[in-house]
Amino acid sequence: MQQTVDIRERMIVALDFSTLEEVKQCIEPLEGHIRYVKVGMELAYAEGPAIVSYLKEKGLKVFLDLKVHDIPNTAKGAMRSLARLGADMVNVHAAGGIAMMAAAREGLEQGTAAGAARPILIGVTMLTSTGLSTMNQELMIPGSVEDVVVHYAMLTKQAGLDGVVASPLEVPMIKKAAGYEFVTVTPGIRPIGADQGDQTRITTPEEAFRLGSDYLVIGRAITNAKDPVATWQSIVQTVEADRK
Ligand SMILES: O=C(O)c1cc(=O)[nH]c(=O)n1[C@@H]1O[C@H](COP(=O)(O)O)[C@@H](O)[C@H]1O
Repeated sequence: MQQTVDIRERMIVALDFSTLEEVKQCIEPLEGHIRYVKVGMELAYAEGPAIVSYLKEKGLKVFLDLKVHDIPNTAKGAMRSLARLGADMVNVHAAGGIAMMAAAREGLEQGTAAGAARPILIGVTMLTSTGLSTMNQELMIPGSVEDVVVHYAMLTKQAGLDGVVASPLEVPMIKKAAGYEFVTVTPGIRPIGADQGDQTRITTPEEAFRLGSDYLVIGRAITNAKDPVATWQSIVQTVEADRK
């Protein structure tokens, strides 16, 4: 990431809530601080597409995280519909393969209104909650997590997508293989002392930027904090101090 970029533009707050009321309670104190939010399945399924317009009207950028994963024709149609909602970033599962991802990109392009910017399209590699033994034994995918993530990143690039979701720990290898411009969006962010919860491949916000992540996705560390504004400010200050 370029040193000149405002890191607040690169820190996406995951709004994992199920009602508009909870979203309002969370973002109102954070207004003027946060710039980018993520709407995942919990919120999108509960509140529908209107939630995207609501957040856009607040001046926030929106990552609509619906992790599309289906046959190519269905993924294409899903993306054509999603393109009309006004999100800035959308995603698919890279495990759907090159044909599915290429079809998703085509659908997204078809659905984007003339003159409007196409949302950034990224592929989820290996979920950050997945550890080595789950990947090797349950999913029966051999090899190291790093090698599988880089392989999925290369499939994603081949399909013409803009980048991937991965853990920050894999970013240096992804950038080396797929190029510096290939976008990396990284959940699995835990400030020192934060509860790890269900995440496996984690690191701190400052380390994630140091490793070259373009965007950090941070959910519960902020949204479950006693004082989300103070937590946000502390993360920003820690990252800025680390980058000097
Ligand atoms: O696509 C995602 O955003 C995603 C991919 C992944 O591999 N891991 C992952 O945690 N996420 C999302 O990132 C957010 C992380 O939330 P916290 O663990 O609360 O910070 C959640 O909303 C997840 O749905």
